[in-house]
Amino acid sequence: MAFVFDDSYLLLFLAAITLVLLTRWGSRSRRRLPPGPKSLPVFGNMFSMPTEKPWETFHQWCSQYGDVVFLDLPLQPTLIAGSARVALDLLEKRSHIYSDRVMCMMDRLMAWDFNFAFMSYGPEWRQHRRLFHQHFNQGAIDKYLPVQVRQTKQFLQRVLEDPTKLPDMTRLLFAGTILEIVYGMDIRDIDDEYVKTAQMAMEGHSIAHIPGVHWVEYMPILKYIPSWVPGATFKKLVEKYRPYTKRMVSRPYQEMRKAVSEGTAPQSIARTLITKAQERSGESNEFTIEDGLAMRTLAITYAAGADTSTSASQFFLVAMAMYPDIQKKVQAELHSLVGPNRLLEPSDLPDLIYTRAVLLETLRWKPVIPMGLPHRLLQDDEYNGFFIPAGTIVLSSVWTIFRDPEEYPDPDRFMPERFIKDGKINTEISISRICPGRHLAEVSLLLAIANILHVFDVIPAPDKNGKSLGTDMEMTTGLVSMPEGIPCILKPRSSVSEALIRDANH
Ligand code: HEM
Repeated sequence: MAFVFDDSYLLLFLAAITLVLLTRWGSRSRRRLPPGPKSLPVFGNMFSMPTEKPWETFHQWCSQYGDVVFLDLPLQPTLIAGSARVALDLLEKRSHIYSDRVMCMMDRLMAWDFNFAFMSYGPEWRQHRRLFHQHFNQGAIDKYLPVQVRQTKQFLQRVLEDPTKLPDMTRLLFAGTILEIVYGMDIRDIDDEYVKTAQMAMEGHSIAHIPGVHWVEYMPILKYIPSWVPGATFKKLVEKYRPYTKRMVSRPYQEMRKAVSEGTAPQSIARTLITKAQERSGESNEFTIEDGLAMRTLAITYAAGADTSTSASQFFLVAMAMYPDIQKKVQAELHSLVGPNRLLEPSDLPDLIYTRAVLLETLRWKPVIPMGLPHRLLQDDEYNGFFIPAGTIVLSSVWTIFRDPEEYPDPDRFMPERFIKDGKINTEISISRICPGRHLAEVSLLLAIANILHVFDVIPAPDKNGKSLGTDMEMTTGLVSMPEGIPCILKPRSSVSEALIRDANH
């Protein structure tokens, strides 16, 4: 039956919602919830939610209320873990009840329900994660090194030709690497149709995850309202972005299936998986359950890996432009390790100490995912005398955690030395303890940043008002945050460096 949206339905619906919310509010108010910003009856903190850089407001709430902050959002109680201790106690020590995810309504509406990173903690998620792990665990990723090296050399050459397009070039580097590994695609241009499609899909995904601002999350029934209804912004967003997500997931896999059947498929993970699926399905060549699993699992690789690595590399470039002394120290390490006459190879990476510390400090200084990925609590819990209701979304405020002055003195300052002790890397943190793409990301990023500083100097470019860089930068709002522009250029360090770049064959 089609949903009819007339006034009587609306009134009935609003009355029902109010009743449900009042009941929930009443029963919760009898338990001792963690502190948080003052909430209104029924609507809770709905109107306190920031739309711009929420992590900054979360940070402020954490300094005001402590490291466990509760946000009373209708149908979506939310807890902010504001210290490493709380994140560890809840997300790791009690991971059996805190590892669920929630697929938000905006994700479903934008066709992101294929994404195992947001699937419930259960057999379906496990199936996807297992398949992903088979191809990206530490032992499996060595075979992708030739792609990573080739893509890095291409990046250096592109930048030499045009040093002004760093945002596009960095994206091309990491998108190209992942798409070649996964689908064997040869991406030469940032205007490539697939990259543009995936970027639009990612933009939608990032907007969908700004916490607390899409009313359809509180009232799922709103999904039925037409987009012309005033205030139905979420619906317009859905209409804009959904087609891109659909194309991002299916197009490359379907094209690879055809190429495998015709015997023209390039070496890639997709070719391996499709060949296996076709061997099982035999002559019929029908799209099997295995194909579906492979298609969805591979589609997430670009979504999870391209923007995150691009963002980290861009923050790195801005940091180097702001901190020339640190840049010089990295260059000194690289020079003493490999000398001026060759580029860095993967076999050099384990010997990099200071350069690796710079990567870690970049990820701390401007965390790529400043609010972490939301975890969902499966059952009622007690923590430090506070009641945490089942269904609570837990966000680790990575931004706040990495700004803890006890752990990271002078936290706004870029200081790689904090990760070095007795000449060795000293840290518990890596890219993320449970990010299954971290091994690939570490190699891609380290190879890129080491080679960049080996042959280029990162020089600040004055902004459009003629001012030079300060020591901070603006960040974009979204699940994955990026610098607002990269106000620097890369200049070859010497004629020898220039020749090294030009002669690098790939
Ligand atoms: C700088 C680069 C990267 C950063 C900072 C990063 C960070 C993260 C974080 C914070 C999470 C969520 C962890 C949690 O549940 O709390 C995550 C999950 C994930 N990452 Fe990464 N990541 C990076 C690169 C990559 C790459 C290159 C890939 C793919 C090759 C990847 C694939 C994934 C996947 C599939 C998940 C979801 C795992 C699950 O829910 O089971 N990531 N990442």
